[in-house]
Amino acid sequence: MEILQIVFSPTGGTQKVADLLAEEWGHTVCRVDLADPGLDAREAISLPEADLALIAVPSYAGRVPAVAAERLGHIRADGMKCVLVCVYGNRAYEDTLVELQDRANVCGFAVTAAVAAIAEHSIMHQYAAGRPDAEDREELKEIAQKIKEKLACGEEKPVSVPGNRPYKEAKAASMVPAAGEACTGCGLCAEKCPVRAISKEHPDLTDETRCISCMKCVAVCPQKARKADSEKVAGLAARLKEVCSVRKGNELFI
Ligand SMILES: Cc1cc2nc3c(=O)[nH]c(=O)nc-3n(C[C@H](O)[C@H](O)[C@H](O)COP(=O)(O)O)c2cc1C
Repeated sequence: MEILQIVFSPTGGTQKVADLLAEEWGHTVCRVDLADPGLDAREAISLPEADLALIAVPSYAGRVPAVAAERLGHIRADGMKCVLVCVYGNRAYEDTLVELQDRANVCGFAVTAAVAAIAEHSIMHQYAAGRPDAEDREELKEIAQKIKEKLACGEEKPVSVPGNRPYKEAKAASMVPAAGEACTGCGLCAEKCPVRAISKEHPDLTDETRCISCMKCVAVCPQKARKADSEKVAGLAARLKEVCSVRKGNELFI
């Protein structure tokens, strides 16, 4: 099968899950990077021919990240079959899948299946650390096979995913990373920021009203000079310890 990947993955966890699923189905022929700020200039994104689209986003406070939702809205799918994937950091994904399903329908995708999967928490790395791990890979393999079977038999049963409408209220970003002394001003963070929140000339300046706390700048910094306020992160981690510490599995909705 020829796969088209449409992914928002600032720190790579969502992409890992998308690749694990896609490699069970066939060959990825095209990638649409929803974290690319250049997409905002495009009024409509028409897709190349493929047998299946895989749309993967992380859960941010139980919702589709707003910028990913907006860029997804530029896509015209013309009835292409798709699998939805929501990746979360072992707390909860709440209304992410239901929102993603609604948005995919508006684009004109025909949703065949949906998956909720786990990857390391990109702010509190102690939660779901190292995931997807070997156990996840096995689960995702099985999930991919079941989806393949549904596609092969041409079954068009509608997919029901968990979540509420109206969706829970989106939260503003609260963990804005800052540049420390090791910053050399190379500007890679500014170049890669999905929402252009960092000044190119002065990468130590971040527009807090634009930042979505996605941690892309932290992940790409060659000097490891950027980080979110460690006290704030520790406080959040303490509040979420109970809910985040019990291992959650990967789920299929078909
Ligand atoms: C701003 C923000 C909000 C998040 N909210 C949630 C959440 O509500 N529930 C959860 O389990 N994980 C949450 N996470 C963790 C991410 O969903 C998870 O780490 C995901 O793998 C990140 O995707 P990426 O590695 O592709 O960037 C959040 C992460 C960020 C950066």
